[in-house]
Amino acid sequence: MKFLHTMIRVGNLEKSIKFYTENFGMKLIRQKDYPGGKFTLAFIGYGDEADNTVIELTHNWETDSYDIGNGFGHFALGVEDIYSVCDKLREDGVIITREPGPMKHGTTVIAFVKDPDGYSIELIERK
Ligand SMILES: C[C@@H](O)C(=O)SC[C@H](NC(=O)CC[C@H](N)C(=O)O)C(=O)NCC(=O)O
Ligand code: NI
Repeated sequence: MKFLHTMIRVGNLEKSIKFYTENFGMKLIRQKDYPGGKFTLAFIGYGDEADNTVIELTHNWETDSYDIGNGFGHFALGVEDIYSVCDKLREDGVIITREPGPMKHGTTVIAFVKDPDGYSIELIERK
């Protein structure tokens, strides 16, 4: 078996693609409209789907926001220097909800930021 993607529903597809590509270096891998269902799928990530687990952004044309609730946790991205990454994200207006530092009850150095729809992204420092 293989982990292919995680899907999130987004209110503004262009805004989400811009957020993940410009702030986290992801690429838009493929995008397709489904007029019959009035939705568009966009797959983003760090490489092709044959070798990479990606994020599937679903945009329902008639829905511009979602109640994420408290069940969804986060995506996790590994970064080399979490402090400089967070400084740059802050400069670029990204919402940082948890400043970088060792996690509670542990030692892993993490931070949390929010994407345009309010989904949490965990940054984990990986030297
Ligand atoms: C290891 C890394 O991938 C993590 O996600 S650990 C982050 C840590 N998680 C929890 O505490 C899970 C239990 C919590 N009650 C929950 O349901 O989220 C976390 O969120 N730590 C917060 C912090 O500020 O360190
Ligand atoms: Ni995590």
